[in-house]
Amino acid sequence: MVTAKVWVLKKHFEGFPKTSDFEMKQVALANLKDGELLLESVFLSVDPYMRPYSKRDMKEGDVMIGTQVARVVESKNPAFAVGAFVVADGGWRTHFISDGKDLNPLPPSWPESLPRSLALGTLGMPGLTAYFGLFDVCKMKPGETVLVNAAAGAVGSVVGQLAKIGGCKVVGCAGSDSKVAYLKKIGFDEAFNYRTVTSLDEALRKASPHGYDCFFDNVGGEFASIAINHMKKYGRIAVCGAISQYNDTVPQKGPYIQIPMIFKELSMKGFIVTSWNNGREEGVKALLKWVLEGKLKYHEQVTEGFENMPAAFIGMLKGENLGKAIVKV
Ligand SMILES: NC(=O)C1=CN([C@@H]2O[C@H](COP(=O)(O)OP(=O)(O)OC[C@H]3O[C@@H](n4cnc5c(N)ncnc54)[C@H](OP(=O)(O)O)[C@@H]3O)[C@@H](O)[C@H]2O)C=CC1
Ligand SMILES: CCCCCC(=O)/C=C/[C@H]1[C@H](O)CC(=O)[C@@H]1CCCCCCC(=O)O
Repeated sequence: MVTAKVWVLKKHFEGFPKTSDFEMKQVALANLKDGELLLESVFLSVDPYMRPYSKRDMKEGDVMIGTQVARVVESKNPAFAVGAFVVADGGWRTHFISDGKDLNPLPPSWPESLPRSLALGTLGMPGLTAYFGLFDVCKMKPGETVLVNAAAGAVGSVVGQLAKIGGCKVVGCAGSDSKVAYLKKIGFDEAFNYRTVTSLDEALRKASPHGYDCFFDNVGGEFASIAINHMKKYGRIAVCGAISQYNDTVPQKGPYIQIPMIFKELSMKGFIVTSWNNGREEGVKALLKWVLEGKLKYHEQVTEGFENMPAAFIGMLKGENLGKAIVKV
């Protein structure tokens, strides 16, 4: 019999999550029935959505939601061979039983040069968010200027590089000087540290005096309120995330956006990447090609040890990650 370790939400987060809000438990798994398979997590993802979705969808005592790259260790399902790797929504668990539904197999031809954890980052949900958000939501065109915040993270770092691949000027901001240096290294035309600039307004103007055609917003809040005034006429804003608001106990108030929206005839669209599930294969194929060509660089912040899941999650929310935050079991 296999005993799984799982992390549960012990106490709903109040403000910023704390390690004491989580509890690790041991769960004995039953023997497999026909059609089932036993999966062992190899890499787990910690993502910003876990903060707002925990409030919306979870109750205390539930296993934390999340995705992993897992290996099939036992199978009574002919569609999944022992040793195969899948992306699963198994939650924060070392082992779990699946009926084979809703698993995304990694292709057996996964390039040996690439870590399988990329299926949780640049070649997974965050990479696809950048791809569809930029091409479909922002409708980015060559020669335009693109702004992205949380630019050194999983989604933002792909957004900036895809904008360069697409022939745009790209401006990014991030929360440390070393992240800014990384953005320059991977091809951003302009980058600044939003925590240390004396004025966000001036930093945005200096980086692109004529404004921005596309704004890929991962952060929301004050940054978005200022950035909207720097949009060009007919600019497009992809509202991808609002991480600056996820830990608020009291909702932030305006400034309000109607006046610049009207004067500049802006388009602003919120989106959830799962709406493009039908395009997943096409998106991953394009991203993989650019990675293999060396046009799309990746960095992963790997935390070792399943016991460190809460620390990795909290660290990511604090901005300790460069690129995709991953936990290696
Ligand atoms: N709509 C969709 O379908 C999806 C939306 N998202 C959203 O995209 C955004 C980025 O996600 P992801 O790339 O996975 O995460 P990241 O890898 O970018 O990690 C989160 C980063 O957010 C930054 N951050 C944290 N707090 C603040 C703050 N108060 N102000 C500004 N920046 C902050 C930190 O970087 P720094 O050091 O720069 O502050 C941190 O590293 C999130 O808002 C997420 O919810 C993600 C996937 C799908
Ligand atoms: C105001 C909240 C904004 C959150 C934006 C965000 O980060 C969305 C992420 C989703 C992404 O588009 C696709 C996903 O897989 C993320 C959501 C996953 C939710 C899983 C919930 C599963 C469960 O409740 O068991």
